[in-house]
Amino acid sequence: MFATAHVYAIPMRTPFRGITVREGMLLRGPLGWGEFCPFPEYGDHEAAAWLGTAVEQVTLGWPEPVRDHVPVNAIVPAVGPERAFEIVARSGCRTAKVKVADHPDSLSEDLARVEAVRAALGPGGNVRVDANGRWDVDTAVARIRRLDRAAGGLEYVEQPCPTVDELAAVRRRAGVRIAADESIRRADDPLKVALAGAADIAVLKCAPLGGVRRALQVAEACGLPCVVSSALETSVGLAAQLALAGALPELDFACGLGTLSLLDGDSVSPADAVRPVDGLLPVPRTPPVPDPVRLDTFRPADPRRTAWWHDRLARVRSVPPAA
Ligand SMILES: O=C(O)CCC(=O)c1ccccc1C(=O)O
Ligand SMILES: [Mg+2]
Repeated sequence: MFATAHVYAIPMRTPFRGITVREGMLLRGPLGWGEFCPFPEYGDHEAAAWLGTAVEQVTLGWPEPVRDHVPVNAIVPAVGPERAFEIVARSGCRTAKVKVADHPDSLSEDLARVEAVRAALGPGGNVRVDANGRWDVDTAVARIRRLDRAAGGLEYVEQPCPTVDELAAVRRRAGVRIAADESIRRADDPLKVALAGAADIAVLKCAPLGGVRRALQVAEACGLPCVVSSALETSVGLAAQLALAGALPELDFACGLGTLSLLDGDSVSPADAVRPVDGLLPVPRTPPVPDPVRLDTFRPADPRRTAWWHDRLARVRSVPPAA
């Protein structure tokens, strides 16, 4: 499984989270393929959870789904209003998530982007924004009011501030639903207590939580409605996230799994790609199989990147499993 791991480097169509080339590894096990793609700045301990997701996928498989399809949101990076309109209009999605707070002076750009997204969706669609914890409480409250008006109503605001206490303060003052993303950690945290009063919605990503089963435990422990959101995986890793979305007992909101469009390539052929049609993704029973031609095309140009990933995998394998 580990010796034959394959390294990929796929350019992003639009930079996201400061990433211009998405790198990761594909691993093959008895049940098929898994993906190991922790962001480069993550330490080995954090990366071990991502490996847990890949290993679950290739050795244990996923729990039974309770639904066949999952609605997804269009994802709008920090782009101009014309491009934002186009992304959403072409997506076929009824919900769009707009990145905001990209830089300290972003307010006028954020307002224009959110207005364009509402125009593309029409009055029946849902507009949510994600600030990735970049605001303090007062800035968040002031900007959320402006964004809520520009959007003609926001579905929710994802992680306006860095800490749970700040989320609670914003939630009391802003009058808009708050979703916790970066604040969601392991199932053994007293999550329910921590999030009480701070969030209306929990954003779950199975890779950092250590797999579909662990993410389901987090969903239960937090006691909030959940949204499953991608970590910019290729289709092999997105399949695990979809397995999670398919197995959650309740799913009241569109999931953030429409991110393949941010990558200028994939690990699998288009017929197997995790790409939404009419805003829906089918829940897979098994992971898709990488396409050898694409694996070859997206080999890192610099062999040092391949070596870096193999070293990282070797280190992360020896991290003791989380309790
Ligand atoms: O949720 C989505 O729609 C897309 C995924 C997304 O935003 C994301 C992807 C990778 C890393 C962080 C984030 C984030 O939610 O902040
Ligand atoms: Mg987020």
